[in-house]
Amino acid sequence: MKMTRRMMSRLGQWSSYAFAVEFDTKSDPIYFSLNAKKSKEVQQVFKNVDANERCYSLHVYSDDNFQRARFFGGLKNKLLKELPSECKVAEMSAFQPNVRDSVMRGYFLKDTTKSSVTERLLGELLRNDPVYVCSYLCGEDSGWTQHLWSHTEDGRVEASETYYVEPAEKPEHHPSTLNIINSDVFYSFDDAYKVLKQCRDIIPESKDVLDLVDQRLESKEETAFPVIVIEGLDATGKTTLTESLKEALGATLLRSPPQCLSPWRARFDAEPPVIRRAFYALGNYLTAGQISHEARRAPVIVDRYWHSTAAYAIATAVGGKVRNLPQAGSKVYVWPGDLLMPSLVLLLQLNPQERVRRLQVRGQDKTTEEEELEANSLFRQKVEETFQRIQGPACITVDASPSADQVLRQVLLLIRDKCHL
Ligand SMILES: Nc1ncnc2c1ncn2[C@@H]1O[C@H](COP(=O)(O)OP(=O)(O)O)[C@@H](O)[C@H]1O
Ligand SMILES: Nc1ccn([C@H]2C[C@H](O)[C@@H](COP(=O)(O)OP(=O)(O)O)O2)c(=O)n1
Repeated sequence: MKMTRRMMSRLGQWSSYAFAVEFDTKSDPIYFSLNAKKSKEVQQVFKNVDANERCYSLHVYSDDNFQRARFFGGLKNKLLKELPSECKVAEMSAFQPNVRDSVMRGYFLKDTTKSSVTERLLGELLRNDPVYVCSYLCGEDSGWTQHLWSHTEDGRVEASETYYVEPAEKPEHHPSTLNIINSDVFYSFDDAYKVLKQCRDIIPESKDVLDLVDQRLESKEETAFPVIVIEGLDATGKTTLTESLKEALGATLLRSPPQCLSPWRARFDAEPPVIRRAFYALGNYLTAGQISHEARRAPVIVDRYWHSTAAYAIATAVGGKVRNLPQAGSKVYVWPGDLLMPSLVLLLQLNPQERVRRLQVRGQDKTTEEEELEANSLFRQKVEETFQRIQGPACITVDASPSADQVLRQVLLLIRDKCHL
């Protein structure tokens, strides 16, 4: 049997990995670990899986962040398209508990069919792609074993290692929080720039974005006039308020991502998180240059900035409930050292019902929007919580439910108080 050197080095550590299967996004994942020996007391790990169901897992292992992200992004679609429709696919991670960057994302498959399609597809993936494949069997004593697959030189697939599956403690850090830095959120210009540079061959639009970024205005730490950022979820009233503030303060209004990136936004929104988030991160540096330039002459109001970039990225990356977010004070919430800091950040907050009403007034379909709101209620809570955990410039929450005039008055008072305008 021939294995690549990379695989050998990984396999040596395989038993040190823990695993998390997300059968249901609203509850905690099922955590398990591996043991080379059978323990005396057998514990049933997959309570929701029938003993006669066939189960498999696959994990993407490439060390290249960018290659891993693109492959993982397409993998679910491939599985859903090519596996028998009865096959259930759940998100899964292999990780070293509480170790940064140790997560290998993947999927857990429950197959009630006895068709050979699943194993054939997994065999092909094992041969051609950077994935680990395992199958799972339930013994007569209800204990599960995991069988790690490998392929021989002549192309056959075999289960080469067997481990006993044991329930594991919930780790201190949810596995989805371990790879956030430089995969979901960037903390320097260079780290974000590197990602788009890597994409140039595959996403030609990256070159246009990098050209614009190369020509960005210089941003200075100190500004003559205050810089006020308005943040909040969609439809909380940012556009309405920022336009009124512009009038009331004789200010310049800017937004992030800046207008000049609009032609490429949809293109990057369709890419996996690492690329999409690098695009928005660079947008902030473009906006920073504009802020620095404009704040020499007048106060500057900014519609969304780094709080949005970080909060949406973290809320999307972190699975399940709000309590899975990295703890307050974690490094992931720290403002990038090389990004111009605003004088004040105001966060518009609105109850979900009023937000839906405003979305409807703006012309969004009621039923779709309500469904979306329900499905995304956890997501919204995580965005709002993350907004408030970000450290750096002062972030003050503003109740956005009164009339537009009242919100404006309240915000002007705050600005006068904090920025002495
Ligand atoms: N304070 C307010 N009271 C009632 N409706 C508002 C208020 N502020 C904004 N709106 C309305 O709510 C909708 C969303 O506001 P908008 O400013 O576009 O939000 P955002 O820019 O945050 O997405 C718009 O139709 C707007 O006219
Ligand atoms: N500075 C910014 C602005 C937006 N984003 C991202 C975060 C979300 O994925 C979307 C939110 O954009 P959305 O279209 O809802 O925003 P508007 O309603 O246009 O203000 O953009 C960002 O990452 N960084």
